[in-house]
Amino acid sequence: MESAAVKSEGLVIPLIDFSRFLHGSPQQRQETADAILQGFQTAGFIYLKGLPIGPEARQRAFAASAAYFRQPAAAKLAQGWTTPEANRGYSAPGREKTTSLTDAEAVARLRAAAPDLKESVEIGREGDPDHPNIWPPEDGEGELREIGFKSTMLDFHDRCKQLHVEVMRAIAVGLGIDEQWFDAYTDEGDNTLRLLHYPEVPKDVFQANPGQVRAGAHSDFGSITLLFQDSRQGSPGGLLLGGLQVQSPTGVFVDATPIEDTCVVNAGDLLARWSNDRIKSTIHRVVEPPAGDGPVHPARYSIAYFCNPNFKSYIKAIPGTYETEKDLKYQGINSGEYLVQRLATTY
Ligand SMILES: O=C(O)CCC(=O)C(=O)O
Ligand SMILES: [Fe+2]
Repeated sequence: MESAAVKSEGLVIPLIDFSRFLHGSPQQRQETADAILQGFQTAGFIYLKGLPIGPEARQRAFAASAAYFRQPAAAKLAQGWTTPEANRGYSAPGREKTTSLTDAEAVARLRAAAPDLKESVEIGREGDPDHPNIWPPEDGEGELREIGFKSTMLDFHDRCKQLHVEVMRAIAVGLGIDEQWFDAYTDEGDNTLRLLHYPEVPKDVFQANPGQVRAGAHSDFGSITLLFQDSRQGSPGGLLLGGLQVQSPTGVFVDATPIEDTCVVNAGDLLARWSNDRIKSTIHRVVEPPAGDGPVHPARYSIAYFCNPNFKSYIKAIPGTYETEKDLKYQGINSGEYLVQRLATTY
């Protein structure tokens, strides 16, 4: 039923057919939920196949993402990321430094030494009256309008929101609690869709600077992240580019190679905390991809969907993750406040 997508240095990341949870018999459903929970408890990462988000929706999103980043630099800067509270808009290369450091000064020093070679744009829940999304202008002519950038992203956001609901249900089934236990935390969809573009880069940049990465080592903040790696469109010649690495229990970074038509799902810090550390939030990064021909690495695109418990919800240990109050490792915390605090240190 299930196989390992990655198996190295004590890191085993399972490849799980999610259609067996969505459409399988009660037994297949339970087995799949168990495998998912097990993956989150050991590696903190899983690969899912058999997804309700099919290749077409995926390709549309990647094509629209590439078009977004083709806008002139000045246009993108005019749609710039503003505040941790809003967490929406464009970040130019070097703007964000993903790291596990929480001290703002240390992050600033690191950013100056080896800026991440990426640009990104964040799209939050549409319709939040306090924090409207920052859409590129679609008036007049132009590629973004033809592609229907906004409608494509809203559609993808919705599909990912639903997948978040379903993966959290699988975790609930795995934990043996009410299957709908998390629904009251996932229904708002306070999630962030992030489009990422790692521009093409001469290989000697990595030779000249041994610390150079495309995205620095970090863990994610929220509940889970749905990560879609390289589409064919994003990598010329149909080559799946790669570069994502996940830290093993022994501290070694292991390649999490892209697998066609799968989505990588990893647990974030807030889910680790919420589960009283039963679930792991594992450090990962993006490095120089495996070498192809020529002096330049092609551009890489990825799409990360950062899922969070509803911002207004209070997060204290999930039932079934502790025996008595004495076992609780963390105090309760408000979801939105926790995330804003974490974001404030990376930008
Ligand atoms: O681009 C990738 O494959 C990973 C991106 C990532 O880890 C993040 O944005 O948090
Ligand atoms: Fe990440």
